[in-house]
Amino acid sequence: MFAFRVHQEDVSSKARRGTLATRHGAIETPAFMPVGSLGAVKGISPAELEQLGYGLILNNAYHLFLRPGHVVVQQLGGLHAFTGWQGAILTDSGGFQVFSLAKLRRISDEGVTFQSHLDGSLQHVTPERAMEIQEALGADIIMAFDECPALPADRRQITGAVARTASWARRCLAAKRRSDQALFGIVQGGLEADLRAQAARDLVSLGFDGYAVGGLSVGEDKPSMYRMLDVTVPELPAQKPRYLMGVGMPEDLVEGVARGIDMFDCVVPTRHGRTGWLFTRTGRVLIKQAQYARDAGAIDPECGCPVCCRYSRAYLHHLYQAKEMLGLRLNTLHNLWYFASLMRDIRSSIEQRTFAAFRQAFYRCRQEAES
Ligand SMILES: CNc1nc2cc3c(=O)[nH]c(N)nc3c(CCc3ccccc3)c2[nH]1
Repeated sequence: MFAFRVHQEDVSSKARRGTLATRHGAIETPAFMPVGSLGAVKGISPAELEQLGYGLILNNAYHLFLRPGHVVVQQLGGLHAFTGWQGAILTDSGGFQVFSLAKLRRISDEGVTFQSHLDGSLQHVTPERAMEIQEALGADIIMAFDECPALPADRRQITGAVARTASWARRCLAAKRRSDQALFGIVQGGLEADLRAQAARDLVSLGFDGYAVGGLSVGEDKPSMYRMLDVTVPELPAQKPRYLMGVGMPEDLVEGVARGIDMFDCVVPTRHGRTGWLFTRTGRVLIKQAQYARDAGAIDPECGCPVCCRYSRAYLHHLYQAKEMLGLRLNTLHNLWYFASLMRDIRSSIEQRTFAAFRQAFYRCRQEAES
């Protein structure tokens, strides 16, 4: 079963508190979802993700289709049995990855033909096949097969992508067989406000379990991204979840929540962790810098995470320099904790009607640190 309930709406913004009920547990929103494209959140085990408080993670149909194959996963009992993660899973349809990862690709109204980035084999994915793949993988929430145009794109290209995405969304709905998976539509439209509003209305008229704002966080400037949220969210039904794909940095989560977004995914906490960038309440720490070599302090003295309670910046600096894999794991754990606690703070500020004050304080302690 799948359900979404809005408990509370903020008075000073479009922020809202909700609960997403899935077959694999309930997730409090606004929520951040760690990305585990290839079936694992890099370097972090399901047990650690549970300890961090995450209840919903992302896998990627494109990657898992290419390897080990959706039929293999299905024969091994589906993603939950295969990966050992017993919380909720959302799989992306792969539309985005085909455009960002695959070599040689041809797109037509029928679907996409591309060469696997793994072995160069020719693959052909249609909306119907994208549904078949995601149904075999067995996630709790699956995404419609869409066309996410790379930016910058001219209005003609955006118009084409919107039309194809709408036609493919209809075909996904028609091809859906399982009744125990939620299907989200994806709004495209680039940075064309009128095309986005119309795309949202067209999707809503088809009727989905939730709606994703796609086609963003692909290189556009932040004000443009926020403006597209301002024109898209009002067209989406208040009682259905809204998912902003591929976003983002901590400030983007705060701004997205303020504009009515319930769900976020981004590789930032995990990828930044692996490149030595650590998040703190006053900004980011680049742990490989020499200034941390003798710093006995925690990454963030105000952070309560298992890493900050036990290890110094000097030790994490050493692990990074020594290319010890423990360093990548500890950096990732800390960042995932930071993102989880940011969302916990956001949720409780909405409950206490103090989200506006939280938003100001969030920026103030970053500004003070920079001054
Ligand atoms: C980083 N920025 C970013 N913008 C995106 C836009 C779209 C979009 O318009 N359509 C689809 N289908 N996906 C998108 C994604 C991928 C998100 C993802 C990655 C990995 C696993 C699960 C989910 C995006 N990611």
